[in-house]
Amino acid sequence: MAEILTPDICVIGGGSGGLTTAAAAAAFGVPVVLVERGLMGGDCLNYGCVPSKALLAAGKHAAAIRAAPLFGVSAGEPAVDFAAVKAHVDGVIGAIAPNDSVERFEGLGVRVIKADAHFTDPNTVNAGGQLIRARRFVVAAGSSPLVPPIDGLAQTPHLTNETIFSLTERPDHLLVIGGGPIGMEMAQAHRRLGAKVTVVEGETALGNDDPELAAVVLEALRAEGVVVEEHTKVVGVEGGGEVVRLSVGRKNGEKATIEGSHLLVAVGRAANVEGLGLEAAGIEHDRRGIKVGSDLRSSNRRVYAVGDIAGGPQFTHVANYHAGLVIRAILFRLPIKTDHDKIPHVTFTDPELGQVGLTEAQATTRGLTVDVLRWPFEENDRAQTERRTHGLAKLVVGRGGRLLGAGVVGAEAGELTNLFSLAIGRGLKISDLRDFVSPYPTFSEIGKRAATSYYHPYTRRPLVRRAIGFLSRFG
Ligand SMILES: Cc1cc2nc3c(=O)[nH]c(=O)nc-3n(C[C@H](O)[C@H](O)[C@H](O)COP(=O)(O)OP(=O)(O)OC[C@H]3O[C@@H](n4cnc5c(N)ncnc54)[C@H](O)[C@@H]3O)c2cc1C
Ligand SMILES: NC(=O)c1ccc[n+]([C@@H]2O[C@H](COP(=O)([O-])OP(=O)(O)OC[C@H]3O[C@@H](n4cnc5c(N)ncnc54)[C@H](O)[C@@H]3O)[C@@H](O)[C@H]2O)c1
Repeated sequence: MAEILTPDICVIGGGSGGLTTAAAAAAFGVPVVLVERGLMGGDCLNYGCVPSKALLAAGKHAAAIRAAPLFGVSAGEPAVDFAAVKAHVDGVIGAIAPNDSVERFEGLGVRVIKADAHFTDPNTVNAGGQLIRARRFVVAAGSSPLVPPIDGLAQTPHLTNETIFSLTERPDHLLVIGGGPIGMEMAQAHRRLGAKVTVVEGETALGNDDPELAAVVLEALRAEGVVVEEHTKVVGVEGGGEVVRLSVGRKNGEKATIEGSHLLVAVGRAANVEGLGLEAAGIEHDRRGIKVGSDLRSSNRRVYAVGDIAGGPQFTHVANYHAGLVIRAILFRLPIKTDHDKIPHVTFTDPELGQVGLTEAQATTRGLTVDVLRWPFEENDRAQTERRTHGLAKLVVGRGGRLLGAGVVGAEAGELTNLFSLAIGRGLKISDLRDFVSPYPTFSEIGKRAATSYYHPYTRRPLVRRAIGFLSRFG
């Protein structure tokens, strides 16, 4: 048995949360061991954010060629070589991979162990036979695609986010179970690359977003030919080879069969709690993940959890945010408290949909009195020049003009969400969004124009007009 390692920090999982924790600890010269059983970079780099955005980018090029005649440019129907598209996706992963590699992390001073890790007792982890007794542990073991107990699904060949990016041939007809962000992003990418696509969603598609904004995305996808069946539950799956068949039940009681060539299951995530030896370490958990407080500490006070396995919102930037907090707590003994209310999220369909802070419905549920401001993309000159005029920004404003929430659906909505995330994170007011100078013509002017509309009623007040008249007497 090798010597027991005794670093200050042992991190389990080399995805977004684990890598950020390890890199930050190493930057301060703290001894850290990182254990990863699969690919460095985790889901985001290998099976998640990066390949999905790369595939969407390929789809966007195909869509741009189709839309080119609007600009006086003709190119005909684009030819899509799916194997070349896959090579593009692999190339993008390959370009980013060195940042997350074992070599880079060892260069930073992190000891990387490629093995499956599990706790053997509250203070010890076994990583492929190597025992690690650290002062603190950070579990960043992520999540896996949830495969629901639908009749016949386990016996029927199907794709998940872990396999769909390996396809070298375009599916003729992709069936997608689940109209969440994975389902909708993959649906649009494949449709634009020439596949027929049917999404079957048990409730409402993009149901975690403001319905007014989600409706704009759904309308756009349907206009491109994606079939989205909402309020339709998949109750059975069968087939294999050339044909997959879904038995579905609609809200009105109707039953139907939907046929396609390939099936993607995208109905949420299961936390990777199995096999971690959490019981041996006294770490409470359930199917959503490791139970943590707002200080990200588990029931074993030596052990923190970050990212998807911490049971909260599942985004790369959340995993990074958690990592930053945990580093503050472990290295500097500072109190930490997660505030998930200020976390943005973006669905990268075209149009994109970004949200940060409270939606109108969430504000109402909390009993807040709010003003809702809207500004359409149609009224933005840059959107007109680019012919990307579908969408709107929607701001939720509380007492005293404080910005409580912002949603944007439209061109570059993800980029626009940054401005609102800064504003909400810093507790800015609507007057701050009105008073900065926004370069013309940019999409970001939409936020400023929405904010300015808050003051439109003031311009019509008789008192204000009388005051202007009075002041004009002074020359
Ligand atoms: C298709 C798709 C698209 C997405 N797009 C976006 C997006 O655009 N933007 C966004 O913010 N988020 C996106 N996400 C979500 C994002 O990928 C996750 O929230 C993020 O990867 C979570 O990071 P993590 O560190 O918690 O887990 P992961 O990245 O999953 O890393 C966990 C790592 O732990 C390792 N591990 C697990 N158990 C053990 C063990 N016992 N021993 C050793 N190693 C172990 C795993 O091998 C894995 O590498 C997407 C997800 C999917 C599936
Ligand atoms: N752009 C991004 O940031 C991005 C992109 C993709 C994924 N993600 C992350 O990954 C997580 C998982 O995404 P997801 O889309 O798999 O999950 P999700 O939970 O967001 O959506 C799953 C959908 O499947 C539906 N569903 C469940 N069972 C069903 C059934 N039997 N029949 C029909 N519909 C059913 C649900 O009603 C839900 O709308 C997201 O919550 C998000 O955190 C983020």
